[in-house]
Amino acid sequence: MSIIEVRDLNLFYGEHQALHHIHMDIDANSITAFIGPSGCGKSTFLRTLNRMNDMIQGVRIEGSVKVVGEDIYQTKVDVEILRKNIGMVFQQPNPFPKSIYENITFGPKLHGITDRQKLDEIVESSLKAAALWEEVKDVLKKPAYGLSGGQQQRLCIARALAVNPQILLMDEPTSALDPISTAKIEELLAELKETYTIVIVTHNMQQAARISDKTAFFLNGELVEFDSTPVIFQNPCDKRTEDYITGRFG
Ligand SMILES: Nc1ncnc2c1ncn2[C@@H]1O[C@H](COP(=O)(O)OP(=O)(O)OP(=O)(O)O)[C@@H](O)[C@H]1O
Repeated sequence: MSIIEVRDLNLFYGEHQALHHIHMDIDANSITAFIGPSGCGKSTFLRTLNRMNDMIQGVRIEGSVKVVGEDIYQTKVDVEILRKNIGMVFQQPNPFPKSIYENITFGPKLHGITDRQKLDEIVESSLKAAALWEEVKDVLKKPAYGLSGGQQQRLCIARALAVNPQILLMDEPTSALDPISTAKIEELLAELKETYTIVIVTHNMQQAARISDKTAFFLNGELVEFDSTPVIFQNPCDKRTEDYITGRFG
């Protein structure tokens, strides 16, 4: 089942068109990877999926993005609720300068949950889902900044999960991490896709090949090819995809 349906999407930064006629269906409970050379529009496209580009001045969007059948660019859409349903994790771990506990409860509190026991439960379940609970359960009141980079990134994943999203967007979530932390996050994503739909931008083609079900190859703002990951890496249709994945450019 497609949870995200993108139709004829164009995006302009002022005069510059950064995305051209993108058409894509993203399957629920799967991992979809976006690959392509620097500047091809991967992050821009990822941000269109929860309207993060709204925050950038001069952006204009044409076409439609439907999430669970609803066009997210309709004016009646509540962007706060949209972003609760479609969480985001960035390249640099960005915990709040607060305790581990408060990082997780921030979102649920914002959405009206005040009961202490309920908040405790959310903290435990989110940290467990992000494979961080065992490492931090005795230091929940300590500052999040005291954690390692890999732990901070799992905390950011836990923070996104705490508001019970359906979709998790990840923009190069492991590129600032060491190989062991990266492997932990990759393992975690394989578990999370049972419950969530994951869309990930990665510069690391091995990572895309290891963890994703489908891969999209972008070039100059166009979606060149989108198919199951084994097809993209072993038997792509487009010469440009083949050239890129075999390292001929990019
Ligand atoms: N805030 C912005 N204002 C103007 N132009 C932008 C902005 N963000 C991105 N662009 C331009 O849009 C195009 C796509 O950029 P984008 O960051 O989406 O590519 P990317 O594939 O994610 O690149 P990278 O892999 O380097 O992160 C580039 O030409 C870039 O210069």
